[in-house]
Amino acid sequence: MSGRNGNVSGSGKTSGNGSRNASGSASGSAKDGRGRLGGGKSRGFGGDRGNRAGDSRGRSVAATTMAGVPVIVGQQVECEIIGLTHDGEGVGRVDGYTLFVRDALPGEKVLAVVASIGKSFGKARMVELLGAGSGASNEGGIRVVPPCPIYDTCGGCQLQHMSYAEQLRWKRQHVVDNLARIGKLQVVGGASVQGRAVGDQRSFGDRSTGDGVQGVLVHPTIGMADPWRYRNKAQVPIGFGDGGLIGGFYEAGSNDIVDMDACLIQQEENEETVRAVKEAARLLDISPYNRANGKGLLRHVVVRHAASTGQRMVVLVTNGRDIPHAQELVGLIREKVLGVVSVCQNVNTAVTPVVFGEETRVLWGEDVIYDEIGGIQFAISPRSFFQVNPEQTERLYGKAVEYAALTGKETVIDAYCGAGTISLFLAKHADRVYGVEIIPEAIEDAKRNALLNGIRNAVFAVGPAEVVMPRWQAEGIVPDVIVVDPPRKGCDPALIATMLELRPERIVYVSCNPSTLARDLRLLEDGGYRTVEVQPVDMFPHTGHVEAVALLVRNETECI
Ligand SMILES: C[S@@+](CC[C@H](N)C(=O)[O-])C[C@H]1O[C@@H](n2cnc3c(N)ncnc32)[C@H](O)[C@@H]1O
Repeated sequence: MSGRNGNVSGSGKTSGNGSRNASGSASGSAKDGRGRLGGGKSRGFGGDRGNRAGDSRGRSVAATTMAGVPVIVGQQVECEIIGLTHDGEGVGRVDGYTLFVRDALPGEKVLAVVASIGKSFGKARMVELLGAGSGASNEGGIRVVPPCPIYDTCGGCQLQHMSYAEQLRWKRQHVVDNLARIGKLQVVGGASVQGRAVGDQRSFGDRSTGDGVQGVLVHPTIGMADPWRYRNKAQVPIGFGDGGLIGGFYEAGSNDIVDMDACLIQQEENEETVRAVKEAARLLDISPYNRANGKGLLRHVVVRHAASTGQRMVVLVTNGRDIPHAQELVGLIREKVLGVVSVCQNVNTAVTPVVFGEETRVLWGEDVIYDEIGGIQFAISPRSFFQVNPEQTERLYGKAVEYAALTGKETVIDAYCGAGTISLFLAKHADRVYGVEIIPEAIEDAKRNALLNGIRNAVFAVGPAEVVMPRWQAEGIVPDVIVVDPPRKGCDPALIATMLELRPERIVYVSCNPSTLARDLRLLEDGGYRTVEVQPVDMFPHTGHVEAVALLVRNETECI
């Protein structure tokens, strides 16, 4: 096979359950749109952690067989791919057993080698594409050649081998499936909505299911016209390689660092900055951090680029306070990095995968850089949470403001407000906005950003939203609209309970995890709210991350 479905030239193809290879490596070598797939360490086949047994010396080893499981580790199997997991793995079935097949896409028939097995599912790696299959979603040719040369090893992207139009369609479907399965919500349109052209933003008009039942309208995902080079922040682990200091990315499923100078989802300015910092560190013999023994100095290079102002920030995360030749290092960075206005150091001496330590100081220049989204300026400090895709952030926040339907008279609560980004968008259209966030530094940024923009009707409080909101309730604050933008685990149950007591007219729910969104929508529906519509927005093209914003109204409220 060739073309968009890949240049498959598999050797050693074994049909059915023929070849067994206990090491779990593919015996065939196959190429598809994303490069060689046979053998080697590729894209982290971490396996099902439940599937470990002890060997004769009590060491933990992965089981290769399991009672009741119809496949064994190393076995090659043919399977049809019927879906995609949130990690971008194809979902296949063999004799009723579920296999998550890395690199396989819905609608395809593949030959896969089983990498690990567990009681309820196993993991496998595609070694050969056998056919495009009969899946409807494959009609447009969903497999494409990933443009990134390191896609095979890098753990950063999961969907580059899928056409962008199909990624958008899949992200919407992922939302729909979660709303139906976990949220027990009726989605309007069903198959006919799926069949629409991806990116089609027409209104669906009729929101009933045809039998008079009101359903949730899930729009097509809002994608990017050019879904590359969008990230405004790079966080690069530094380590030791063949030639000395290297910095790039962690190989999928491992802690090994692969040196990298180009990443197609990063803004080019970030690539240049990282390259310049690595070169300067090599020149001055700054030691790279060794994760195995905790020695060495430079752990991470974190860089930001504010596209609206051209300003750049460099943060050197170090294993200790003293940086040898610190002034020369700063001098080289200033000389080589156009637009750099801030060089900071963050000290992290802990043995931890967490990037930042507690102490941050300015080595040269400003303590923040400035960016602008939707006409609002933001000061961004080294550790601020700031959305990484500015173009899509404006669309996401714009949708949140649209759903809030503000007239200028409303009281709004923005829970999980971070550095006050959504709050400040809302404040322009509301009487008063109350933002709450658990990280004190983020609230300092929020206050600073309000001042910077002359916004005086936004009030910010530090603390868990589930504790602060009841306090506000006791103080007599009555919100007309509540906006929530929680982390992946979703809203705290106590916060949902307070929202139901406060009974705002509208709730706008911004979510980065469709399954917790669906869970929380169910709780809100049971508490007297109706989910009117959901808009997925592609904040992270080529990755499995799915972002969406939902509008709920109090049951007695007229639908917009
Ligand atoms: C997805 S971010 C949203 C930030 C902000 N809305 C934005 O768009 O930049 C979630 C935020 O919730 C904060 N957070 C996590 N748990 C919290 C809690 N229990 N109460 C308040 N904020 C919390 C995190 O620190 C983070 O800033």
